[in-house]
Amino acid sequence: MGIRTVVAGASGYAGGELLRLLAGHPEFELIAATAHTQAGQPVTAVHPQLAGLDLVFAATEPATLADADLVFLALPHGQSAALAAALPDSVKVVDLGADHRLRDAGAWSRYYGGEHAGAWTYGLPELPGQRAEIAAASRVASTGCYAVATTLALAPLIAAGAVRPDDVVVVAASGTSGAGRAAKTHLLGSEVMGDLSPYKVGAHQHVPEIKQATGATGLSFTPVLAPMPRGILATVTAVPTGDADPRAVLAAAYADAPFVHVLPEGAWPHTAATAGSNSCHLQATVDVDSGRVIVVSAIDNLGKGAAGQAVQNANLMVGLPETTGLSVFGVAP
Ligand SMILES: NC(=O)C1=CN([C@@H]2O[C@H](COP(=O)(O)OP(=O)(O)OC[C@H]3O[C@@H](n4cnc5c(N)ncnc54)[C@H](OP(=O)(O)O)[C@@H]3O)[C@@H](O)[C@H]2O)C=CC1
Ligand SMILES: CC(=O)N[C@@H](CCC(=O)OP(=O)(O)O)C(=O)O
Repeated sequence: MGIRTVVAGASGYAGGELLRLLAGHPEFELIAATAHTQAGQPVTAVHPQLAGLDLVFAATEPATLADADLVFLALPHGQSAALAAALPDSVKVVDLGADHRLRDAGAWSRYYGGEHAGAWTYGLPELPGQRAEIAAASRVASTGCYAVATTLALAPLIAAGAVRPDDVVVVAASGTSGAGRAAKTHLLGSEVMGDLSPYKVGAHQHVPEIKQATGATGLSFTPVLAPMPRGILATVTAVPTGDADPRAVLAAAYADAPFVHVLPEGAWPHTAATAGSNSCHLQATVDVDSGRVIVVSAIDNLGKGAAGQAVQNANLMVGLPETTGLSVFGVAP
């Protein structure tokens, strides 16, 4: 018998992608999928792409989750903490939401509001030392979608002292699934198609998460909603401290990371090439005019930005190779 696994919030976009990945996972055995308003509906009524998965959404209650070996929480921010607290320590939990990502309670209150539930092990295996921490943890907070794209581009450069941490500028475009299935008005095709729109300008909730994960001390972050279903393209610029080659720094940092690819010189990341994969594509150069370091990072927000990352973390938590059941290759076009 496999590792008994439950997905809570399985009727959402991240939850649906989790179900797809788990259906192809050799060790995780899906025993239940829960929902809120969709409880009682067949999974395929919400996720037609999963035709053949014969399961009905259960209600999201501790009793449904407590029987599992492994639980993924893909719930709205603020909904995970109470549910997780009701589960025995023997159940391993990966939270895709933000409830347990931040160590700084003040930053939590400023960006999310409400009471801070406390920090769990941060679920980004590619950060130095983090694989071992995740492998030893029974509770892991998976990363935010923009946060992972930005952190993978920036953290090694700050760690190596190659760029100043106090002057980082990020502009990042996201596909509409990043807003979740519930964000209907955001997703109206007639308004999103043919449009690029910035939002949460100067006040995005991933800023404290990126600072915590990278060591950046000054960060300007501007998200842009893009007319595509999936993908994040983050452009990160920073001031170099010397003449280190930023591409070489990134290539060295990720030499043993199966999901992070520093592209050949001259090739630039684009979102479609990562769709359906758990990969992050990176490229870096130095701007000939301003002298700033530029790093471009692409992910699938539902892959490395959400469900794929969560499965990668769960693999480590149960002692499997981190790549189990995950694809490094995208599905483009
Ligand atoms: N979309 C993305 O790219 C990413 C998402 N995440 C995180 O994953 C989590 C889920 O996001 P996403 O899938 O996009 O969101 P969706 O809005 O698509 O799905 C939300 C899920 O939570 C359920 N739900 C809604 N309200 C409640 C509630 N009060 N109590 C219990 N369950 C509830 C919904 O059930 P029902 O539909 O039945 O009402 C649905 O299953 C969020 O924390 C998000 O930040 C993380 C990284 C990236
Ligand atoms: C396009 C869009 O609206 N994206 C959302 C994604 C962030 C999110 O809530 O998810 P995580 O924090 O769990 O990654 C946003 O910018 O708020």
